[in-house]
Amino acid sequence: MIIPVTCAIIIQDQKVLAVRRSKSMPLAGFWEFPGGKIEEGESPASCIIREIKEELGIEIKLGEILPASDHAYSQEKVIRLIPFSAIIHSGEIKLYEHDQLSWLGANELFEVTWAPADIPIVSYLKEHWISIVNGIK
Ligand SMILES: Nc1nc2c([nH]c(=O)n2[C@@H]2O[C@H](COP(=O)(O)OP(=O)(O)OP(=O)(O)O)[C@@H](O)[C@H]2O)c(=O)[nH]1
Repeated sequence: MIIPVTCAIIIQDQKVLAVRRSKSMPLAGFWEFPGGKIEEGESPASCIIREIKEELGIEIKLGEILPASDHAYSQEKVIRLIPFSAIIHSGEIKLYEHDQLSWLGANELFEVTWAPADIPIVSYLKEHWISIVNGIK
């Protein structure tokens, strides 16, 4: 069974937000885009808005949905990571679950150790950087 997970590529001042998974989370120490599992009956868009509120305490405005990344962490754990571009609509970021954050520019994207499922998304982001970053206002 594939576990659908949404994540937000939050853009501000030509940089994107990466957050590090804390010790209490599986995959501790890996960097990711904030987000989480889609709940039963929830749409991907409602999921990402809810997760960002829970994890970062902010409201976001969604841009486009980007190509999903399927990754098998094990036979039982296969995730489908569905990214949305987004900007901050209101609020100030607080880390309720993660232990570090970093704003990364186009040439800094691979300076952190991404969770394996994120790597195709980060590569896509780098390749389409200008249109994604400027495509959201
Ligand atoms: N949110 C998020 N999860 C990711 C990313 N990359 C990645 O492999 N994952 C994996 O996708 C799963 C999402 O779980 P989560 O722990 O963030 O979601 P959640 O808050 O809904 O989980 P929970 O309520 O079961 O604790 C985890 O196994 C996590 O390691 C990413 O960029 N963002």
